[in-house]
Amino acid sequence: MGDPQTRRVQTLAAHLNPVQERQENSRQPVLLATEASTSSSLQQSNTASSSYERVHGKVSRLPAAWRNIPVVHGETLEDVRYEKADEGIAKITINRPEKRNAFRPQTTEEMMRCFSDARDDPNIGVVILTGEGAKAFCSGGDQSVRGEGGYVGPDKIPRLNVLDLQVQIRRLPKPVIAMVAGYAVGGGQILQMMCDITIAAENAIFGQTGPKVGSFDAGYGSTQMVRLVGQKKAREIWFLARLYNAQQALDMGLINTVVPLERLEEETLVWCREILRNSPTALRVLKAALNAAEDGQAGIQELGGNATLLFYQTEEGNEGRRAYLEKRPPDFTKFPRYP
Ligand SMILES: CC(C)(COP(=O)(O)OP(=O)(O)OC[C@H]1O[C@@H](n2cnc3c(N)ncnc32)[C@H](O)[C@@H]1OP(=O)(O)O)[C@@H](O)C(=O)NCCC(=O)NCCSC(=O)CCC(=O)c1ccccc1C(=O)O
Repeated sequence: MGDPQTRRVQTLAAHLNPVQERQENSRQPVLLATEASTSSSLQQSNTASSSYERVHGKVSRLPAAWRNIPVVHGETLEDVRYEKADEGIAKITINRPEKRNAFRPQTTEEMMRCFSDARDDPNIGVVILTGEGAKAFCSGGDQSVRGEGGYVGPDKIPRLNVLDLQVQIRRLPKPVIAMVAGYAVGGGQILQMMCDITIAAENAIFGQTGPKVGSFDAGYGSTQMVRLVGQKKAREIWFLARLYNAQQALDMGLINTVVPLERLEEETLVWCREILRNSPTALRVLKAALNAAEDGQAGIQELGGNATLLFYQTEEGNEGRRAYLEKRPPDFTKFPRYP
């Protein structure tokens, strides 16, 4: 470590070093000069580099090195493609383009398996949810398998299991980004809202079709929408069932940004990589806190779970456990009572 003076000099030197000199030792991808020239538009500015950029390097715009994961929890995926990049990103793609990526119970079940895997994988820090092709993110429930009481698979049991998927995305302790090209309508638009962030291509179209096909979502599909766009707009979206282009969706607060279709994944990866640089615990607790403000007891439970997780990592928490196992009274006197 060295004395404080040496450490200060080292810190200053790190700030002053040109970015390239630090690339070899960094796990984070760094923007190359040639890439920088293509990143002019959109939200990442190319102005003079900040001290943060000098220390951390610019965020890479290179494509991700995706690894396909065809089998999850022992079962082969059919309706969904699941990929991971070693830099810490998982991508879940609804793969039914011939149906505009409408989901049937099997699709939803496969998505839940992938989200569960991404949650448990300590190397994954952010998850992308998207649809195959440029025509649709997801067109909602597959109306051709809708029966009485829900959507029906080979087991003939009618299900609305997309509601479980919504909760899973909401509670996933890692950011989930919807990457939307084409239609995000019906239950697909609700999935988009459940994600923490939505990045839309210029061709994206959003809206509710439920009332037109005899369906509605009176859960998150209504409550989350009203929180995002306000009462008047939410009523307009549901009562008229119109469709809205990407710019309109941005203006009303349904999504975070609009990018050219050909740059959709590139831009989404930049957002992922920026997120990956940040403290996973900070992100985890922030997501729980942002949920808690809306989710009542369930939200407090999620936030409270994070408090316990952190407490279990402290000396004070472990003193209680150790004392129990050693069959002695715990000594909590050594721990401060902060004001
Ligand atoms: C999405 C469209 C606007 C796209 O239009 P276009 O590009 O012209 O393509 P099409 O030619 O219409 O479609 C191509 C092909 O795909 C089939 N298809 C598309 N969407 C669906 C679908 N949702 N179900 C079944 N099949 C679909 C279409 O029939 C064509 O097939 P061909 O064989 O070639 O004819 C347009 O396609 C469209 O409007 N689609 C319907 C959108 C819709 O109404 N979705 C259902 C809304 S209701 C819902 O999602 C509820 C879901 C749910 O489970 C739920 C229930 C209760 C509470 C909550 C939820 C929830 O949150 O989801």
